[in-house]
Amino acid sequence: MNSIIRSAFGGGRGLWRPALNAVRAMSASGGPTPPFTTLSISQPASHVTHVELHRPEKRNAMNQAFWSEMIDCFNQIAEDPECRVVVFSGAGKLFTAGIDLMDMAGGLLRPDADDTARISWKVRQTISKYQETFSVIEKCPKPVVVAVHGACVGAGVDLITACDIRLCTQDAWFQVKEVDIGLAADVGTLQRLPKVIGSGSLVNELALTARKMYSDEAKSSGLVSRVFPDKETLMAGAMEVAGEIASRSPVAVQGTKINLIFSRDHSVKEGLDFAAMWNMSMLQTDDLMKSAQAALEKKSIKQVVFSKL
Ligand SMILES: CCC/C=C/C=C/C(=O)SCCNC(=O)CCNC(=O)[C@H](O)C(C)(C)COP(=O)(O)OP(=O)(O)OC[C@H]1O[C@@H](n2cnc3c(N)ncnc32)[C@H](O)[C@@H]1OP(=O)(O)O
Repeated sequence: MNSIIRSAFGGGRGLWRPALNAVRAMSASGGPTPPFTTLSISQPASHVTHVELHRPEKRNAMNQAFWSEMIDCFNQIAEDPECRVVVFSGAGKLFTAGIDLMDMAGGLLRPDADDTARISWKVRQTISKYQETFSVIEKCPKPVVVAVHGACVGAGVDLITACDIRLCTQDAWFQVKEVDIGLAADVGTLQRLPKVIGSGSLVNELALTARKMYSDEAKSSGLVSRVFPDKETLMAGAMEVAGEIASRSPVAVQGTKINLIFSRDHSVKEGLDFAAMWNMSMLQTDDLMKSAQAALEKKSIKQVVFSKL
C-alpha cells in the first residue's frame, strides 16, 4: 500500500481527516455548476479547484456543451489567483464514455454548406475547437491532477494525456477507441500519448487495435503514476497530491509546469535557453527567500504564506 493510501486511511482508523473532508466537499455539489451544464466546480480545500465531469446518466459522454464549457472553465481557472492546482474527475459509475455518439449520429461532422470546400472548412473549425477543449488544460499554468475510475474511453484518453498527473482506481480501464468508430483520433491522443508512454510499440498497438488497457498495465507503462483500491481512496489521494502542490510557491509551481511542457516539445538546448530567460525574472520572486528560509529553519513549506499569483 503506498504512502498516500496509508495516510488516507490514517493507519486503518478511517480516512485521513483533511482528505476526507475534502472528498466530502467534492461530492456535495449535487449537479453541474451554472452556467455550466456538464461541469461541477467546487473548492474542496484552500487553493484547490475541483472540476467534475457531470453527466453521470450518460456515462459522462462529451456532448456539444461540454466541448465549449471546458474551454470557458479552464480559461477562467488559468486567470483565477485563488486557484493553484486542479483536480479533475468524473461523476457516477465511470470517468467518461468519450464523445457523445448521439451528437456524431446527428451530423456533427457533416455540416450543411454549399460545396466540399465549405463543408471541409466547417469540419476543420469543429476539429480545431475540439482540440482546444483539451489544449486549454495544457495551456493552463495550474497543474491538473486527473483521477480516473471505471472506464476512460476515446476522447477520455485525449483528455487525460493533456493533464499533468494521472491517477486511477484498480478497476479503471483505458481505450483508444477511435478506430472502432471509423476515425483517426484527432484531439490529442495520437499527439500526446507517445510522449506519455515510453513504448512506441505499445502506443501503436493501443491506437491501432482499440484494445482495453487495464490499470496494472497503465501503471507499468507510465500512463498513470498511482493506482488506488477504489474511488474514495483515489479522490483522497488526488486531494493529497493537490494539497502538496497548493502549499508550494505558485511562482515555482506554475513556472515548473510551463518549463516542463516547453522542454517536452523542444531540444535540451532550447529548453535550457527558455529556462534561463524564464528565471531571469522569476528568480526575483520573494517566494525564493521565503521557501529557502523555511528550509534552513527546518519548517514545513505548509507554514509559508505566498502571495496570490
Ligand atoms: C472531432 C471529434 C473528435 C473526437 C473523437 C472522439 C472519439 C471517441 O470518443 S470514440 C469513443 C466513443 N465511445 C464509445 O464507443 C463508448 C460507448 N459506450 C459504451 O461502450 C458503454 O456505455 C460503456 C462501456 C462506456 C458503459 O457501459 P454501461 O453499461 O455502464 O452504460 P450503458 O448502459 O451502455 O449507457 C448508459 C447510458 O449512457 C449512454 N451512453 C454511453 N456512452 C455514450 C456515448 N459515448 N455517447 C452517448 N451516449 C452514451 C447510453 O446510451 C445510455 O443512455 P440511456 O439509454 O439513455 O440510458
